Amino acid sequence: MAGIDDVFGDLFASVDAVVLFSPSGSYYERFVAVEDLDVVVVGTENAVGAETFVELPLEFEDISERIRFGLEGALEQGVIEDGDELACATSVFGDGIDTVSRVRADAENHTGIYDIFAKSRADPEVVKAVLELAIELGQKGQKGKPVGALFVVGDAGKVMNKSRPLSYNPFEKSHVHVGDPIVNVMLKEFSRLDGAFIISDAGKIVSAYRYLEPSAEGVDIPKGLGARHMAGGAITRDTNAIAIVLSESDGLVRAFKGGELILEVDPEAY
Ligand SMILES: Nc1ncnc2c1ncn2[C@@H]1O[C@H](COP(=O)(O)OP(=O)(O)OP(=O)(O)O)[C@@H](O)[C@H]1O
Ligand SMILES: [Mn+2]
Repeated sequence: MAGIDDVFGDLFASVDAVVLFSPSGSYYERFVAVEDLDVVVVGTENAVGAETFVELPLEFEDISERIRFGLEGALEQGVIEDGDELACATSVFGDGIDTVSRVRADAENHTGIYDIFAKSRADPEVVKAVLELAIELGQKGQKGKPVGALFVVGDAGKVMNKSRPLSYNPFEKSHVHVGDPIVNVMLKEFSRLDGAFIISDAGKIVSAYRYLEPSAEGVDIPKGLGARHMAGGAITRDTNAIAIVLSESDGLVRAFKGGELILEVDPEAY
């Protein structure tokens, strides 16, 4: 079988580092034992006590996203460098690592996806829950019709100061959090109505029906997007919030941070 080793061996020949996604302890130890090999561990927790570790805020189901996110974090932390050739080993089918992808680290391809989770004021779990909600809403719509929605997550005090109510706030006296099953039903119901949802760092729904009034100066969002996207993008420049926007017209979910579009996903692809 020397032939097959040669061919597959190209996958990890002369790589700058090996990136192990959630390896077991024994698997990790075998790599550490290899001389002159840089080993980076990526995962939701550093279960193997790796020296070089990059934290993922969540296990991405999609493998390319998992790798992209992990490498973006690794670049961010300076444990790999732009242009590095990497052997990324992860699990696709089961418990153990079963797949190796050869990937070149590309700092130019920086999406900022790492930043919306890891560098937001809001809890990563909250960001994740809102993103999932927007994706679900995009898939199902409201009674079969496409709906739009705008969620502003984090830095809620400041966001409230830069917005005003369009109607009574149904969340005024409640203590509901994103992720509660009941909330998902409520949010979907209210998403038919105008304005934005404001969510705190910890995931409390502070308000619905908010009309955002950020200064749009210096906000550079793609042409063709309307007022909802402009307001969502701009509020993230004026505050430390992130905005997650579901478009009624094209069905895409977009995330903004620092006044910039950093993530665009098609709910139908999930
Ligand atoms: N400043 C704002 N704050 C909160 N909500 C807003 C604001 N501006 C617009 N919206 C909401 O966005 C809705 C759609 O507006 P518009 O069509 O201009 O946005 P859009 O970016 O094109 O979004 P879509 O792709 O969903 O059509 C409005 O009906 C309103 O509910
Ligand atoms: Mn529109």
